[in-house]
Amino acid sequence: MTAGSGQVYVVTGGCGFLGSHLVRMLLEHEKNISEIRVFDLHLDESLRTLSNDRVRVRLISGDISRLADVQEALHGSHLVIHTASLVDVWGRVPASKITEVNVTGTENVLQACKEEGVQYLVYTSSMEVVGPNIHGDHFYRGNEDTEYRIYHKEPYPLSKAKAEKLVLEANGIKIKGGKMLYTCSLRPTGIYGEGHELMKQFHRQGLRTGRCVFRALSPAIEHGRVYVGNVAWMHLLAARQLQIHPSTLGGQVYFCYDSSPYKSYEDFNMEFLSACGFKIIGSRPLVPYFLLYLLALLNVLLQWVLHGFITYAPILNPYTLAVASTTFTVQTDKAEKHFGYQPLYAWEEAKMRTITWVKSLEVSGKDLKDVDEKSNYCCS
Ligand SMILES: NC(=O)c1ccc[n+]([C@@H]2O[C@H](COP(=O)([O-])OP(=O)(O)OC[C@H]3O[C@@H](n4cnc5c(N)ncnc54)[C@H](O)[C@@H]3O)[C@@H](O)[C@H]2O)c1
Ligand SMILES: C[C@@H](CO)CCC[C@@H](C)[C@H]1CC[C@H]2[C@@H]3[C@H](O)C=C4C[C@@H](O)CC[C@]4(C)[C@H]3CC[C@]12C
Repeated sequence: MTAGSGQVYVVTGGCGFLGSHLVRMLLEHEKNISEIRVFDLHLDESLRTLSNDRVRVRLISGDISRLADVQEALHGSHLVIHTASLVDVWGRVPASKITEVNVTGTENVLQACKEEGVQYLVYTSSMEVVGPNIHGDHFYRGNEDTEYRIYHKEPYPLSKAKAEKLVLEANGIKIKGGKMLYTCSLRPTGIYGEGHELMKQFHRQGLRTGRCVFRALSPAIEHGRVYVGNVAWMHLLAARQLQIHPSTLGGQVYFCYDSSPYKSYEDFNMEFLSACGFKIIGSRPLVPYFLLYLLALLNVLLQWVLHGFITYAPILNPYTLAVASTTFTVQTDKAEKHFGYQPLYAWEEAKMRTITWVKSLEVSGKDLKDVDEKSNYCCS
């Protein structure tokens, strides 16, 4: 197929962690595309070089919260994968900004689909539209139909839930040209893999403490994490099958999962960090929960006091502590039944790829080397 004769996909947030994996996945595995439009606020120029004689990768700088930008990007396209979002559970950006990007941005995508006659939309939602809730109710091996007390207070999960609702409600609406819009929503659990910003932070923190990780969370609290390559793969399959079986996938939600083992957040991180010589100290939390909670509260207080001077947004706050301390694992085959999803990467391969990347941080990062040299012997 020569450039120009295939479909045009738009990937919003295509320069982000998931987005950039998705662009590469589409290039490698989706044969009917001739153009991928990578729409993002901050462009990653390296993606441009991925163009080949079959597919053109077009970088489009734009703001999802500006309808005109979105309309222009969607003009003449066939399908949108909407991953652009502000992912913030630390209070780094004001709640109003999160709503503007995550909710208004999604309204704009829907409006643009309608006005530009784009028939298919795959939305990247999050497990957070379900939970964990602030009551600490565990979601154990749940699926899309599992009953759960859904309660949102924090701006990020609230915005994702509102956006997902809009996306699902738009399924079946008439668009320009008289055709129908078909939408579906994928809900990844915590994503990991090459480029995961939070993993970089844990790695850097571990170097500062002499490759020691001090256990703060109970190992009995399980999280089901998912490899970024499999999240991208599931998006590709959903996009493909939404066009073939719109009445099956349209208006549906799917948890996004794979065969990664259920473990506590810290123990799961150790699957990769231990390959770099990191050790976890303690088989049980080293500090009692109430002390950790007080620390989390102190962080909120400091954030409030320092507001206007610096952005103080540490990893630990009452919300992240609640999420990390509540089991959230999914066990579902809905995506397999509806569109034949099977993880592309087995756990061993996902693990190996992530370890290779984490190790590369030490080779490339001079600052990390410095940290390492200073604290090399703390944990022996
Ligand atoms: N990281 C996770 O663990 C996780 C888990 C579940 C769901 N998700 C969802 O997956 C999607 C991708 O998340 P990610 O971890 O790759 O985040 P990310 O921050 O790496 O990527 C988001 C991208 O959106 C872009 N963006 C932000 N504001 C924008 C705006 N105003 N206009 C245009 N682009 C804008 C950013 O520049 C970034 O490239 C999000 O929708 C997120 O809610 C992430
Ligand atoms: C108390 C600390 C000791 O080491 C550990 C704190 C870990 C938390 C910062 C993270 C635990 C669970 C994470 C969330 C989860 O993986 C799913 C998410 C959904 C996604 O849509 C956005 C990111 C996140 C909320 C993710 C954020 C970080 C954690 C709360």
